[in-house]
Amino acid sequence: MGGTFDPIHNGHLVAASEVAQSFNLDEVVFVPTGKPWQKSNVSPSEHRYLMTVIATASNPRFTVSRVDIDRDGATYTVDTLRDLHKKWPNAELFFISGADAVEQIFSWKDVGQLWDLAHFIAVSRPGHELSLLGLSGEHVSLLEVPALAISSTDCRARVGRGDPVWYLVPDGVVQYIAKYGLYTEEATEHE
Ligand SMILES: Nc1ncnc2c1ncn2[C@@H]1O[C@H](COP(=O)(O)OP(=O)(O)OP(=O)(O)O)[C@@H](O)[C@H]1O
Ligand SMILES: O=C(O)c1ccc[n+]([C@@H]2O[C@H](COP(=O)([O-])O)[C@@H](O)[C@H]2O)c1
Repeated sequence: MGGTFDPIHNGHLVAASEVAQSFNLDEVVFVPTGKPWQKSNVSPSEHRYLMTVIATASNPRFTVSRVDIDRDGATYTVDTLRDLHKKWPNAELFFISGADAVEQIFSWKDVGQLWDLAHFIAVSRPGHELSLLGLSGEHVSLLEVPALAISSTDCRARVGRGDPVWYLVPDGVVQYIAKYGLYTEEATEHE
């Protein structure tokens, strides 16, 4: 599952858990983006990586990969999937995306090459219609998951306002955000 995870929240974790169960996956690899070229004002990748590690540590089927944060330049899924194939040459790869991300997929780099590299699983997300959008069912599957109306944008805004993010993100992530003062005006000024 690729994402900017700024911060990782329970919507990501529920989606990953549901896909792992429905598709009988051996492992879900969370891949935090290095430089997500379609997003601005993103927190430093090491913070996003560490929050992802903290959030996933207790689940034996969840792991985190550094391939995107260790690669120079903009993050493209075509490179992510090639790197994961190099690491696990015999694995069958699935790429988990929310309905909103799939809506944007035609703007991704080398989109035509993605289908040979992984099977895409689009999960439902409140506020977005879950549909194939003309994509082939051979390459993309749709899965309804429990609706959690949580976004990283909202979590950042809540922290900025001094509102709690308990139960929206895992407890360790709440504490990590507080420890490093992420998403406060002061932290944003120093990015
Ligand atoms: N609540 C959710 N339910 C289902 N899928 C989600 C949810 N939140 C995020 N996703 C999916 O997880 C992947 C990574 O999301 P990302 O890290 O960009 O989180 P986000 O909440 O969308 O962040 P932001 O608000 O900063 O754009 C994307 O494919 C996205 O569609
Ligand atoms: O390949 C691309 O051009 C591309 C463009 C935008 C997003 N993505 C991927 O989509 C995933 C979710 O991205 P984001 O920005 O919504 O967190 C993440 O793995 C990104 O690398 C990929």
